[in-house]
Amino acid sequence: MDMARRLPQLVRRSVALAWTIDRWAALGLLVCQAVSGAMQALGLLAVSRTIGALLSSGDVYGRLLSAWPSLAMLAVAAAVRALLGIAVTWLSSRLGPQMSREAELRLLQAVTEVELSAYDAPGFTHRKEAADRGAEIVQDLVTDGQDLIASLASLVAGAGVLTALHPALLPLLVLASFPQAVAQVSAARVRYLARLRAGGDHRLLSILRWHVCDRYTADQIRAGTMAGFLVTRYRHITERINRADRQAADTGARMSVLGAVCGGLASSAVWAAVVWLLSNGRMSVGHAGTAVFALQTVGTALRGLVAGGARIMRTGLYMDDWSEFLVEAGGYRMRRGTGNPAPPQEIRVRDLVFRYEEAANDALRGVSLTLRRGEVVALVGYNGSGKTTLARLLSGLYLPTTGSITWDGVPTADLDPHAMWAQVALVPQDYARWPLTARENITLGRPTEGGDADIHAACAQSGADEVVGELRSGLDTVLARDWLGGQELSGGQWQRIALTRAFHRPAGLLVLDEPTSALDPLGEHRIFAGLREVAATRAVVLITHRLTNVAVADRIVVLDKGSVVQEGTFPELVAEPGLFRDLWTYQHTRETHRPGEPTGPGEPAAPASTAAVSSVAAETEGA
Ligand SMILES: Nc1ncnc2c1ncn2[C@@H]1O[C@H](COP(=O)(O)OP(=O)(O)OP(=O)(O)O)[C@@H](O)[C@H]1O
Repeated sequence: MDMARRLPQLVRRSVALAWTIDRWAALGLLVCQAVSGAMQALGLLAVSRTIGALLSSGDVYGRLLSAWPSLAMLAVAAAVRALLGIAVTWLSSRLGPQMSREAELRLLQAVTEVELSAYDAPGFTHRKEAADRGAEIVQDLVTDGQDLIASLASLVAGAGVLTALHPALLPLLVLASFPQAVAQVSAARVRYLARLRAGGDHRLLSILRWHVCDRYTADQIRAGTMAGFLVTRYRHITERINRADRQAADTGARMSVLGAVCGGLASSAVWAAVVWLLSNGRMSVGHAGTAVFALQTVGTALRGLVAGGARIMRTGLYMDDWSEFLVEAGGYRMRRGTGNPAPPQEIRVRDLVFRYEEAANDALRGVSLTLRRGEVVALVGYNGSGKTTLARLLSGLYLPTTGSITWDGVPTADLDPHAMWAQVALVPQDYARWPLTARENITLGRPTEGGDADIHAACAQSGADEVVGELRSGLDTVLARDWLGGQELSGGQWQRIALTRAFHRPAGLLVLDEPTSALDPLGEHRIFAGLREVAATRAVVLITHRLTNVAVADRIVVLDKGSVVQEGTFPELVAEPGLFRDLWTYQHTRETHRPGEPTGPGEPAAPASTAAVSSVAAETEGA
């Protein structure tokens, strides 16, 4: 029932997709199949006439002469069908891959248009991966659909001819085919359900394969001696799938045998009917001969229809992953305003509460603060206190759950997101290492009017000038080892490139999330020494755990468990008791302690003597 209900919908869907891509090819395929079916009917009629003429009375030459026109018709029908078969293969192989590429493009488009929060929805990424496989397999719909339509055309042709030969033959054949058809549908259903149940396992396998083969996990798999563990896990899942597949194959085979036995018995009845019609003169020998061919044609077409239906159902299962994901992505589509912001003079946060999708607690609660152009604001706090989340909200990557964030008085939800992000330069903790040229890695596809001169200026600010200077083909070098002529960078060199991206972008808000975590002390010093200059035309948000560096900020906002617990300048915060002074004292003591002194957690930390704190504050201010 499921198959019968979904088949027309699947065929319609694949024809619709094919139609939007290449309507002539789609039309050509449908016409070819229809004409091929007509040729098959014509061929069967020609067979009937040929047999009739050959078995008639008269000399051999006379009989051959009278059989000649129908023989010619048979040959023409066969030749046209052969040519149509070639045309179908040609059109399918043109259309199929295009359909997959189109499906992939629609997927990419849908994914780039969803809110970032969609990725936090449980299973979103897995469903996206399944949709990806669905898009790849969409091309099979063309061949599966063609097989189905070809079988249908043969069935109609054979059935038409049989009815013309004798009205009783078709109902008899339908009765004879029924057990086989039921057996095949049941077997296909068993395999289909097994496949459906194993869907999760198949996805798991593909994720595991990706992680095991990826070069960025290759070192950890080796150093962590994980290969055996991962391969064993993979083998366990494969065994589970194999077990289910074997079971389905065995059950399917049992059903097919049962169907074949019943079908064989029923077919004997059809043949007996043909013999009976022949013996009492109700059917000519020529018609009986044609009936043999027509019965074979219809039988093969019925089997083809069921097998093709089962295949298209399986392909449809994958295609469902694709189309369901597109619907899901549509639900997460960004629906924001159309405001086109200038570089913001002031970003205001009021009573901000934010909770990630499906999270049990708020990541931010009751946060209020103001950022101004030309100002560096540092966010400080323990791991998980909400710094990155707040930075993402300030950049408009997320929208507040309650409360508001405004850019020069306009809520971020009312701004056009793409126009807004053109005003954001972001250096996240995990920056992308695009397998593109150094130039493209810096401009991100948005070169400025100054061209390479602007790139070199940004490189000088970030310290990437040394990195680019050592590249084989300068800015034209592809930053990926596996690519021809590519060159791989170290972690710190990549971070300099990520910083260059942000400095190069003419954006009004600069967000630096742990921007120097991989830099050497000299590189780090260079960034912070130049930060004031960078901030002259921007609002800068700086997140770092290295508290010596936050002295550069105009204001420091201290977060704890998603709330702002302190706000002030560096000297103010080191002078007043609170989380910042505790963190500072602990870090500073660790950095300046002599070996052997107790400093770790659980060991008595040095007391925060006001004198020590103020001396360090003065020292840092001086620096
Ligand atoms: N995508 C997410 N889905 C659900 N919860 C998240 C997500 N990202 C972060 N969180 C949770 O939100 C809280 C704040 O995380 P956030 O990354 O903002 O902290 P952070 O202060 O930047 O931490 P760190 O110093 O480690 O970078 C944490 O409790 C974290 O578990």
